[in-house]
Amino acid sequence: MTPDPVDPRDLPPGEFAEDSSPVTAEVLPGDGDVEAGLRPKSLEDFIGQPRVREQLQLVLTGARLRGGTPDHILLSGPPGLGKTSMAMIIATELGSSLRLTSGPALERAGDLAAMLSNLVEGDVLFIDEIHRIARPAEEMLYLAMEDFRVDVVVGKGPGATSIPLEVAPFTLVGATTRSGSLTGPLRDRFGFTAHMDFYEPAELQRILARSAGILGIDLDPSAGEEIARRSRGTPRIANRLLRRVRDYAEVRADGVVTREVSRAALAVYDVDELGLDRLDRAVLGALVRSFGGGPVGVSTLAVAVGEETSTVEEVCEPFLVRAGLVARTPRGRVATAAAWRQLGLTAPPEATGGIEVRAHEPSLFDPGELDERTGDP
Ligand SMILES: Nc1ncnc2c1ncn2[C@@H]1O[C@H](COP(=O)(O)OP(=O)(O)OP(=O)(O)O)[C@@H](O)[C@H]1O
Ligand SMILES: [Mg+2]
Repeated sequence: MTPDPVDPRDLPPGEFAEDSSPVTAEVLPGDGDVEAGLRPKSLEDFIGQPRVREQLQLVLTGARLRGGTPDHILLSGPPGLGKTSMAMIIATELGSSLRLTSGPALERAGDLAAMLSNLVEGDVLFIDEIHRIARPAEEMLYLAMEDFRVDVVVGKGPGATSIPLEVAPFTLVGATTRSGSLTGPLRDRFGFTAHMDFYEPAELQRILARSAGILGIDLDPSAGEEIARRSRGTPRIANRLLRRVRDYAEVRADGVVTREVSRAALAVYDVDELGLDRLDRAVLGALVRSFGGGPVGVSTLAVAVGEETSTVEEVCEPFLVRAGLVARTPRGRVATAAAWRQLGLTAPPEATGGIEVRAHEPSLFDPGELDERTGDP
């Protein structure tokens, strides 16, 4: 692959990239300077998600009018839809500073206590991947969210004492790709949950036009349309494809990104008409070819494609469901008739093609399924 010719230092700085906490680096893995430069910086600047924007505007303005801190906010949705960007915007809109950390970084309650005790009134504490927070830290968080205090246990055994510690009023912003696996008590302590959904092609096209402006790319509107359509409804993917198409335009053409150039480039990078990537196609292929269209449990499917169950569930599946290629049924995942067509096959009459499910072999069934379906932890 051609190296990205843009020098990240030429881009507007990611306002918060170097900001605040020592765990920042763990929060944004691989989030290059280029991506940081493309982040929208205000609610105004944020394209798409009109409902979430309107709701947030009300939450934030209401708090500002009362002169208090807004309720804790949970941002949920598949990867790359703008949760981190939105958390940063919330801090900016409130004129507060943002403290960044992530669920996996909060392994011990002490890690969280240190973070909380450093907060200044009005701060926004952003916990990415909040569903991966360790139990003891989570329990400490309950108290901090509700009463703005924590109990720090000092010592061990019978001599252990618990010292109450005040926490400055703050707003917690949590981000998660799977709100279903948040425990009930944690979920209940958020005053507002924003569900980020996949973007419409027209919205992605506007995002691409904005990114092209920032990166100095000559992007034809028809090319923007083409790239938007194949971006899996995801701004991060749209921006990534834009950079790859730009490489192609500069190496093999005159630098202008036209529709022809983007089609040729996307073919090189194996991005198909629907924008399915390799993993999406592998999952679909396994579902149809190895399991006769399903129903099959998601963990069985994950083993078949050699991926983590969580990746298949959080990264692949939401889009495949949204694209109408996969249906989630009580008995497992099922390929729709459109999925068979997408692979150039015809669904045999005994295949499900939708909601009707045939009897399945218990060995193919993932026992974790039922819990996941009912939403019970
Ligand atoms: N509404 C938007 N307008 C313009 N660009 C956007 C928008 N949403 C996201 N982006 C772009 O997509 C990239 C990814 O967004 P972000 O990191 O906020 O997603 P995320 O939901 O936090 O993803 P993850 O779950 O993987 O952490 C950003 O760097 C930004 O360039
Ligand atoms: Mg993020």
